[in-house]
Amino acid sequence: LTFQRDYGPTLFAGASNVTFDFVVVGAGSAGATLAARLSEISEWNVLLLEAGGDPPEYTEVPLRYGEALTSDVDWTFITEPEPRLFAGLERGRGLISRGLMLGGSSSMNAMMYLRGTRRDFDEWERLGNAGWGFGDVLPYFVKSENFTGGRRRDAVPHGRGGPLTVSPLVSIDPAYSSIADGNRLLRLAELDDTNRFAPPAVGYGPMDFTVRDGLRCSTLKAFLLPAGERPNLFVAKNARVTRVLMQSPADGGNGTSRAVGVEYVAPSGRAGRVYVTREVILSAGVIMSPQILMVSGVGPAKHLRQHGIRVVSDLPVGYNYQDHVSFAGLVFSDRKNRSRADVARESADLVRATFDLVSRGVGTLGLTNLVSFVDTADKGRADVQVVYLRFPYNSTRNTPNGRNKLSNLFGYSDRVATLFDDLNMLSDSIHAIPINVDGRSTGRVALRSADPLDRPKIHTNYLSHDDEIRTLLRGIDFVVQLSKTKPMVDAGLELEPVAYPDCAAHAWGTRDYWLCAIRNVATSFYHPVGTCRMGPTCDRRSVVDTSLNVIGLRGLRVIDSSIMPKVVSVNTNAATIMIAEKGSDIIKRCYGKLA
Ligand SMILES: Cc1cc2nc3c(=O)[nH]c(=O)nc-3n(C[C@H](O)[C@H](O)[C@H](O)COP(=O)(O)OP(=O)(O)OC[C@H]3O[C@@H](n4cnc5c(N)ncnc54)[C@H](O)[C@@H]3O)c2cc1C
Repeated sequence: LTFQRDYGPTLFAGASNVTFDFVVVGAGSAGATLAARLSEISEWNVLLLEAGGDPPEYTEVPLRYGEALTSDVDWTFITEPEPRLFAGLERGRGLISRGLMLGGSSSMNAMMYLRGTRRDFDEWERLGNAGWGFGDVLPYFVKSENFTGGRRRDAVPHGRGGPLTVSPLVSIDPAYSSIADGNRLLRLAELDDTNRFAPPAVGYGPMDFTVRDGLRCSTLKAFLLPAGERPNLFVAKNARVTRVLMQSPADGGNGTSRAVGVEYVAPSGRAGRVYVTREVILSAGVIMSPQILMVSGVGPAKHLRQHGIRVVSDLPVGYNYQDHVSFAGLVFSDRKNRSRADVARESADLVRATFDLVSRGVGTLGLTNLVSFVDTADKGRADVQVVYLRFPYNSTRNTPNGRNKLSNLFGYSDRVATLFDDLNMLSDSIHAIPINVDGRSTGRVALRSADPLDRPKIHTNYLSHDDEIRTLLRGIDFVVQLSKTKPMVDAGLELEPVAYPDCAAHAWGTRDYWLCAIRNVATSFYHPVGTCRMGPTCDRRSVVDTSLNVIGLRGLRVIDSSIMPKVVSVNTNAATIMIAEKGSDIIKRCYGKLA
């Protein structure tokens, strides 16, 4: 997976002061999509600057998706400590993984393809974002997609022939039917298509994945590589943008400042500049887009002044950080109902069969591929998503960095990870992970210093409302109820009474125990968004307007997951790609290039 025409060496060799029509910063889910779409206009020269390089080969294999986390292709952001959270995580802080490579987080994510519900986007519209309601955005999901599955009972419009391949995966996990049957007994409907939106998707079913011929279909593969030969698309790897270059208004007074280019650092540490005739577009993701804005003088005036940064525009950059909080501490195993010899043999057989599928080009994540959307409080919509993740017997320590897989995935401290290793030494572990997809806490990304190479501070503020904790508790209760259903009991799958060291004062399974366990390991489910919030210009919470222009400036937009005014109630990759698809059309229309 190599992007052949790396413009980086030419740029770094001193071709300074070169000018492009557009510079896109960050080649992630949004940036790779956007740059490819903009370069469809042959008279536009588009430069895409990416801080990382090509993704390692193993990231192609869906089954190995967890390996990139905390590796050198992960930014591995660490949150600030928070009093009510993260007690069982490494150094008492949360882990926020983000891809540092072409394709960005789409090159390391779990590939689940879920778009969001009608309600999600109609809520964006209700918040003042005309043109972003469900009916407006649906065509962009369809435009991207090449769905390889067959016709389904649930009438969801799927795209055929778009660049992004979406495939149903084969699951050979023997727990699939027990969990599915258990869900049914808990009165959840079977969803033929988990992207169903009317009536809202409450139920359980198999997910679709951004997988092509058994391999990952990142935005690098879907959008950038096919555009790679275009003479007007320039992609520079290993170029880290440090700030946006601003030109003050000609009269030096009250006019509007304009973005005229960006400054970057090459791997040698040498700084360079490139300029634009039209626009700079930040697609550096939820943590770095706000950081680049702030070090460039666009952000909360008081905060910028505290760091000695000249204020170009006073905007609430970095606020409105939202995420989905998950609890990955519920583990099923059937060890009590099988001999150790059977455990080892059957687990090895399953792993072999899974790899066999992979080698035949049939993608599988090695997890059950099943998802539940549960309405735990009769809200008429799902407030909890549950995913089910299998770790085969004696595999949790089998990682390139030697750390436990849950430490790499969720930032667990060694003290906590050991509990799961010990269980996994006895049999396969199936983690049932409830995720609160109806949260309302907002956190903040703030500057640590004015140095653009410094890591920003992430204050997650997760679960700051008691009702969010209650939602997670109801999600945990759903899994507990699932464990009591006949199919799970018949399959011998029992919940393991994991004894968190900090929670010894509470009996396992009591409400106080779960509250303590949440405090230990509840953390991000990889969906932070919202730090450059889109909204009407009259709304003081907005950073970009509905055309994704940074408010009050010229020549500068943000187009990535950070613009979401409210996090969608599902995984965020598809919605981010939609934002880039729609964003590119907005730009083309703005310059009269949309047919
Ligand atoms: C481990 C993991 C699992 C996930 N699983 C799923 C899933 O199964 N399904 C799903 O829908 N979503 C999933 N997500 C979430 C989804 O992938 C993200 O929401 C989405 O990729 C965000 O896209 P983005 O374009 O905003 O940012 P990113 O894709 O993160 O792209 C930002 C890009 O900008 C680059 N960049 C940053 N700063 C600079 C700079 N200063 N200069 C140059 N380049 C820079 C980065 O290196 C990166 O390439 C997962 C995410 C992770 C991390």
